[in-house]
Amino acid sequence: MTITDAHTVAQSSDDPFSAEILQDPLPFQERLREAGSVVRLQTYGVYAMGRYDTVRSALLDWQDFQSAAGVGMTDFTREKPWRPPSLLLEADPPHHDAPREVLAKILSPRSIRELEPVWADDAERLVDQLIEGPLEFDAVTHLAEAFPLRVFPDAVGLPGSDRDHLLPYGDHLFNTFGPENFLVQQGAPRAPELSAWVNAQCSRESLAATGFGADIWAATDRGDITPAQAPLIVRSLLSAGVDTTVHAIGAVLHAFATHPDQWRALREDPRLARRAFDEAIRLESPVQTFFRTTTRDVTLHGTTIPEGHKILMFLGAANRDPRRWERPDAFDLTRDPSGHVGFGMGIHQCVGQHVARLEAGTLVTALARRVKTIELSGPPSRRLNNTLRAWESMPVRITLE
Ligand code: HEM
Ligand SMILES: CCOc1cccc(C(=O)O)c1
Repeated sequence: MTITDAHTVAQSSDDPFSAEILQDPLPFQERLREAGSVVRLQTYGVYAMGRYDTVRSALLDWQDFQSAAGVGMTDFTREKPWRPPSLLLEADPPHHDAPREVLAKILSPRSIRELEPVWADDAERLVDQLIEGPLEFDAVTHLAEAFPLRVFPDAVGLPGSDRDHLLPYGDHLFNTFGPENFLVQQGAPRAPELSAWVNAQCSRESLAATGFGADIWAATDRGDITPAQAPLIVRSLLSAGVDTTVHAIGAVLHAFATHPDQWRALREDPRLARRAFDEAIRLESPVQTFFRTTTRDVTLHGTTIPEGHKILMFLGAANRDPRRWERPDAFDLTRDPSGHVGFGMGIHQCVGQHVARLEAGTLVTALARRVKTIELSGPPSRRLNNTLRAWESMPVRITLE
């Protein structure tokens, strides 16, 4: 319920991290956009923004809206973070500069170009194995989780065993950007063990001689980053690079399974795979929210946010803002989705987006070549998370060429 007083900032008594709103955030996001450019969430005493223009300008203004105090509800200037801060996500210039430059080069389209045939071949084999079995299956288990866990740890240079630890680690990490609610409490028991396992994968001797991890360590030999920074930058890949792509691929598959006309369009023109990925990211926003912290009193559209306050940016709400997008709730491959904030915007914009696009593109292309139709064969179920828009299961039925 939203109360607006002419002389004070708009207030909302909604709890966006409640099970009810996490299950279906769209009605809340509509209330948030309509309440104003900046709204105070009374439940947590933080500010929030859901309109595209305000979210975009806050993302671009890293000086006024910093990441170094943490991009979750925890304010690092007041409380100790549960894990050492990321040198990218939870840092601002100048400390952010070298780690970002090193990782941006390693994950650039040019650098990952050689992965395309490898991942395309892997996707073909995965789909070939899949269609030998029953043509009804859970797309989360057999596609959205299976493919990233097959190709990404290899690309980083992780040894084969225990890589499924990455999913619960990422799930808990993304929960910790929100309040210490039921979701954080559920993940807390395994967090120390999972965190220790992830940290152990980041040392130079743990990693293969080639791959993203080795490339990061090679940057220490050149003096571009220090040996102390290298493991944390490898940790960034393992933290950000798995659950995000799993649920992004889930979003693409759900979009196609519920829009048969768009699946036909893709099969007629495979080049649509890339646009389909970005349109699904816009529509579903697998990463729904991130916080910033004001570095001074900031006035936006007539509302002043005092220094040192947390602002919750609803990327998912911005990506469905009717002020920016026509028919915002439609999955439409004739639309140009560029400009969406599903990968963020500005200096922190997703440094792994090209990897994500390549993963999704190779898998969807392999599917489109073999699968004539794909549809839901039962109700899909959501996996609740404080930050991620995620699928627990997605029963589908396919027919073949
Ligand atoms: C579809 C999948 C993905 C989505 C939706 C996504 C989303 C995002 C978003 C919204 C941000 C901005 C965070 C902020 O502004 O505070 C971000 C940053 C980041 N992403 Fe991604 N991401 C995805 C895949 C990946 C992958 C595959 C990797 C690694 C290979 C990755 C690594 C990172 C890192 C390290 C940052 C921090 C960048 C910085 O602060 O300079 N992400 N991502
Ligand atoms: C997808 C947003 O980017 C992230 C998420 C979680 C952790 C990190 C990191 O840099 O450790 C980055």
